[in-house]
Parts: sequence; C-alpha cells; structure tokens
Amino acid sequence: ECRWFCRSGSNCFFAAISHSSLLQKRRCAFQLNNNRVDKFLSAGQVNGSVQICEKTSCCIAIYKIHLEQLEVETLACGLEEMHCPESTCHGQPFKNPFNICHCSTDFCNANLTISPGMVELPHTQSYWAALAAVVVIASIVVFIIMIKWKRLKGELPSSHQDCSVEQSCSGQTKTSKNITDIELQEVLGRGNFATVFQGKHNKSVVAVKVYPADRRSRFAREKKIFELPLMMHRGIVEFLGTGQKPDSGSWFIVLQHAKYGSLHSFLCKHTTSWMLSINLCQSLSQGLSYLHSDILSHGEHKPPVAHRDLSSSNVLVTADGTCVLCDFGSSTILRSCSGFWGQNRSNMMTHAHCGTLCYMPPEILEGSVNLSSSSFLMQGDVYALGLILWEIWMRCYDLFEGGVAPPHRLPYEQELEDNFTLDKLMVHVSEMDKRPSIPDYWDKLPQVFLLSLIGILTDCWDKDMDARLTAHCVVERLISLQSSCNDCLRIE
Ligand SMILES: Nc1ncnc2c1ncn2[C@@H]1O[C@H](COP(=O)(O)OP(=O)(O)OP(=O)(O)O)[C@@H](O)[C@H]1O
Repeated sequence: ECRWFCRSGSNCFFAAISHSSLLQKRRCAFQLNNNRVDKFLSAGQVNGSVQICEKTSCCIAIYKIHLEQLEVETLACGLEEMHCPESTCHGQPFKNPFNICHCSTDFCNANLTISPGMVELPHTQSYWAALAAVVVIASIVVFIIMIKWKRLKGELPSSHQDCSVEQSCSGQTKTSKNITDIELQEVLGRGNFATVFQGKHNKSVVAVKVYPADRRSRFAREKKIFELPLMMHRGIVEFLGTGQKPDSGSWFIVLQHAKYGSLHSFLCKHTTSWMLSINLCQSLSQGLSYLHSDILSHGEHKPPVAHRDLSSSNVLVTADGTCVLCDFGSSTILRSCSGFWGQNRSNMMTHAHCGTLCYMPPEILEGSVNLSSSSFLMQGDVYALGLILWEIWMRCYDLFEGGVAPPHRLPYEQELEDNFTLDKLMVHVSEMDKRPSIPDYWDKLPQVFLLSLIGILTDCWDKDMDARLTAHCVVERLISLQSSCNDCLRIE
C-alpha cells in the first residue's frame, strides 16, 4: 500500500522517477532484538529500519505473544529462497515460545496483529501453565464484558473526561449512509488506488471516488476514517456516504465536489493574490490541526489522525477559495488513550514508510524514527505542510517583482531536476539538510514580514522533528503573519 513514488501529475516531472534496484528488490522491516551479530544481517543491505533483500523476496517476522502483547524478536528478509505465497503476515508456531511468518509484499513483516484464535505459547511445555494463562485471560475478558455491560445498563458511571477509560478510546465509528442512487459523469482525477468521478446524487453535484473490487481493503480503510465521530470540519472534505456498484462489484465513497480539484492542479493553472494565498494556507493548516486533534464532545470521541500522505495532490480547492484535506487511504488513527498505541508498535514500521516520495521527511528517508512515540507521524505531516505552504507562496504574485510568479514546481523539482531518485533525495534532504529554495526577490519584502514568513516554513520543515511546529501552532503563526501584514505588501 505504501507509495515511494510521486504520482505523475499533469505538468510535473515525477513520472520519470526510477530506481531500478529498489523497484525490483523486496524491502522488509528490519529489527533485531538480541544484541549479538545476527545471521539475518547477511540477508540483505540494511538501512536503519529497512532491509533490502539480497537472497529472497520473502520477509519474515519472528515474535512471541507475552501478556497479550506482541514482542518482536526479529524482523528481516528471508535467509534463503523460500516459498511465501501469502501477501500478509500470518503467524505459525515456531521454536517455543516464538511464532514465525513469511510474507511476500514490501514491509509485510511490520504489520503484525494478534488474531482472535492466536494464544500465547507457553514458555515451558507445562499443560498447567498454559491452562493457567487461558484461565487468567478468560477471567479478564469476562471482567471487561461485565464492566461494559454494567456501563451500558447505566450501573457504572461512564467518565468520558478520564482518558484512561477504554470506552472513550475504543474506536467509536458511525455507520455511514448507504448510497444507491448515484449517476457517474466525467472523470475528475485518478490516483494510484481509485478513480474520482463527478456525479449526481439527490440532484446535487458530488464527487464519487470509485475503488475497484480488488481494492476493498483500501476502501474500507478510508471509509473507517470518514466514519469517525466528529470528522466534520470545513478543512476536511465532506463525506456523504458509501456504496457498491452492483455490476462491477467496485466500491465508492461519495464526497463534496471541490470545484477547482486538487491544489496541485489549481497551482499549475493559477497564480494567487496574497489574500487568496493566505486563505489557502490557513484553511489547509486548520484542516490538519483538526485532523490531529483529540476531541471529546457530547459523548463522542475523535482520536487524533495522522494523514501520512499529505501532498498538494491530496488537498482540494473549493469554490470559495479554501483548502480541504482529502485521501485518507493511508491515514492512521492515533489513539491517545490506554495503551492502544503501545499494542500496535509493531505496525509502526509500516506507518513510517508511507507517503509520496518528495514530501517524505528526513527521518523517514533515513529510517531513524523513534518508534516509541506516535507523534512522529504528525510531525511528518507538518514537514509536508511546510512544503505545501512553500508551493502556495511560490505562486503568489504579490510576493514577486512586477507581480509575476514563476510556474508551479513541486518541492525539490528545481534542485534535483530530472535525476530525481530516492538516493538523490536522501543526500539532498537528509545529508545536506537542504530545503526548497527561497527566491532572491523575497529579500526585498519588508524584513519583519519576511522573517515571519520564512520562520513558518523553516519551523515546519526542521530536520529535528521535535523542533517542528504543531499544526495548531502553524495556524496561530499564519494568523499573526496576516495581521502583521495588513499593509506591508501594499495590498487590500
Ligand atoms: N472531492 C473531490 N472533488 C474534486 N476532485 C477530486 C475530489 N476528490 C478527488 N479529486 C481528484 O481526484 C484525484 C485523486 O483523488 P485521491 O487522491 O483521493 O485518489 P487516490 O487514488 O486515493 O490517490 P492517491 O494516489 O493519492 O492515493 C485528486 O488529486 C483530485 O484531482
């Protein structure tokens, strides 16, 4: 599911990206929990938390389940050519107390889950130890069911204020409207996973994102994000419902129709005034700030969500000149409460490597994220936000001499030109710590204004992810930038 390559946008050059060795060789999550030199080091080239397989196209994971938690022993490439028909990781008992899985897609060994029938393997062969474990687990389950049942009946208070309460963190979703009467018209855009059509529903113009039948899991993932409680905000594309086409079996999501399409295509076609550009920047940052927020309101809980594929192609421009976020197919729900994140640590490798290449932050390119914290996903979104703000301001004619802005370019397009490869991007962004260039003409802008504008960009795309602004702070900095500049550009 993860994308390493930019989509081939109409005018932009990323279709030319090629990196043959990376395309051909299997990439697996890499982690060794014992400190000794391990035979798995010889299975392929290691770069941080990624191993590029030399001997096989299978990834493996060896892990145990201890106290209902997954404990990873080894994530690596397979050691020798082997048969691994499964695309995802399904554990089989291995040397006691470990399970092992072999799978055949990139980073599939990072996506480990405890499936319902899977129990902790006893550390000894003792029947009684196993029985005791089963009894303890069963008692805990019965206890939790009793508590929930009592809460449902109102016998126990449901304290939504307390973030440790499982109920407020337990993944509430709303059932979306099942839409059957939809008319599809022209194609609005095509992504890697779906085709978006203009459509008609209840006499209104809508956008219909159609997933082919074999993309059901991607459809379900995006639907799940839209169905979170309180997922309505003017900076997030409005979700109207879902359905299935009876003829082809494909699935669709019905959305608000954004008149100007993606921000990328909008910026390719239009330059903007300062007022329009600051509106685009503010609405975009407000949408991201809301997405990242943990909100509890009237008994409903929206956990923080990391977008993970933020780019100017995944932001839409509406008729009133504001941005809305779209494409939540790579997004991750970050539950802030009671250990959910901890239970999913083994998924973080997969989380870390999603996204469109040119918007990937240095820590992801290097494979050096701190997996003990969930915040790196949101910090990665803020890095991408900084690049998009730069894209918007590079098309603002009020910021250029004679009111002429240069043609739209993607981040790093100018610097890396046609030789755009992952290696070049890593050297440029990570090793040399370079960022998109600031035009010389901006030096002529009023100093205070310029410092504040450049400050927002540099504080979003800082190499040190902990030094980056939060999306909420970006909103505040943009408000103060706007108010400090009422007449500095001599514009209304
Ligand atoms: N609500 C909408 N209104 C107008 N155009 C839209 C809308 N949603 C999507 N589009 C257009 O369709 C394109 C593809 O949409 P989207 O990014 O959601 O698809 P995808 O298959 O998930 O893409 P990706 O490859 O980024 O995952 C967008 O870049 C945009 O041009």
